Amino acid sequence: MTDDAKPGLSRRGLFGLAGAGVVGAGIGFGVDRVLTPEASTSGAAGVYPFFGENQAGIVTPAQDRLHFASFDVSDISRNELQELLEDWSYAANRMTSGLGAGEFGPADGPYDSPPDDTGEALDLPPAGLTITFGFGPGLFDERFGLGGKRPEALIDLPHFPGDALIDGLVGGDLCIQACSDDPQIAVHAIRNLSRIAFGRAKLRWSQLGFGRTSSTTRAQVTPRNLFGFKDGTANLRAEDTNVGKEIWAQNGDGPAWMTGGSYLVSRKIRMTIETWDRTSLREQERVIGRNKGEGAPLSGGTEFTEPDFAVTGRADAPLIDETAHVRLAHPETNSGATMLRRGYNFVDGNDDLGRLNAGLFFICFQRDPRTQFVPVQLSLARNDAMNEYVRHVGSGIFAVPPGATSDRPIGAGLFG
Ligand SMILES: C=CC1=C(C)c2cc3[nH]c(cc4nc(cc5[nH]c(cc1n2)c(C)c5CCC(=O)O)C(CCC(=O)O)=C4C)c(C)c3C=C
Ligand SMILES: [Fe+2]
Repeated sequence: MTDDAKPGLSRRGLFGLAGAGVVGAGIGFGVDRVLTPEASTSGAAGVYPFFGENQAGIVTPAQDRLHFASFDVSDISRNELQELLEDWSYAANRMTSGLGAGEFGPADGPYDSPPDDTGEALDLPPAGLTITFGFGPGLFDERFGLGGKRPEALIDLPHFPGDALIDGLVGGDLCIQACSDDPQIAVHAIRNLSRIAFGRAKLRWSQLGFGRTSSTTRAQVTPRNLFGFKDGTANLRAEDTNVGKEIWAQNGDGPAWMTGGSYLVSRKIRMTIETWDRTSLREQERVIGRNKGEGAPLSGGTEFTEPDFAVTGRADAPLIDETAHVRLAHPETNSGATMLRRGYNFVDGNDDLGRLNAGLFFICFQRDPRTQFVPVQLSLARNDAMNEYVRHVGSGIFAVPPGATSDRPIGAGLFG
């Protein structure tokens, strides 16, 4: 992060100025440095532009670290909510470009005021930082006059069999997903956005994640989750021809303000890894439906071979068990439903019995959770052999609006 403040430009109202042509085209927020053609299309030098048709942090390559935060909006007006989203967009655009969160750097600006940036990212590159904003169902209640703007796809998630949700880990009016290859950068982003929101929105719950459990481009090696299995082999990826149709809300899908957006579902899933670690390799592979070494389906082939659920072995038993995770999650079992998974491992310390509070912070993006996440999760919740080793303790659903531009902050379409 560099400290090249742009005195003279105030954070609030910049969008208006840019829209009116007062700030030069492409310079909104004073971050001309990143709005070069290379940086805005290629993610060169670890920069994924904040501005764009769709938000970054979805189909852009999954980074190694996550800080996810859910917020409750305080007792503020509709205008103040709009200003918060402007201020967040301004800061997010700067931080993803490698700049400080505010006009002034952490070590300059008015000496008698708190600095505009907290400072821990000074001298660090953005390391692929993406900041992705989402709106929870609560934002569309009576407080801000947004009831008529709620997309039908932004459902209240149903109760799934076996759910053990903890109140404090569920829901939220707003969410921010910050991903980077440097944990300090992801934390810096959430910390500064929370600071900026002071008095307007308050953290409800948050989650740190390490070790991506998905690949979102073919160039990435498939990582492993805390069960030790490759995770993300059959994920939707940027190169897939159908990816856009599966994850972006299309014209006519719902309210126009969501076109080019997506729906994020998060599930905090505890994994009882101590029990798993005492389980035979045969049982572990039966539960997943793939082998542990290569990640190949138990029906045969190599990692990227499509599973064949019809193949049987001894005593005519299917090689991929009827209750195996990959069978129950596969599009073939779910009327073709797919999703883009973008989750992370977590370890939140340990309990009194000396067991790690470990698991997978599952995140997925899709065009419509009613036909994608929900039926797949229902099928898993009912029959997945993995249920013996996992427990869903947190949950969230958020409408992720299309990307911001230099004259339209995130969610601008909501207030039109
Ligand atoms: C509702 C969606 C899903 C939840 C929740 C979920 C939890 C979960 N998954 C693993 C480990 C693996 N999942 C794998 C594949 C896979 N999982 C889902 C969906 C959910 N998983 C899908 C759609 C798929 C792809 C199915 C397919 O098309 O074949 C795999 C296999 C490798 C891979 O393809 O990624 C593993 C391993 C854990 C540990 C977990 C909760 C803790
Ligand atoms: Fe899975």
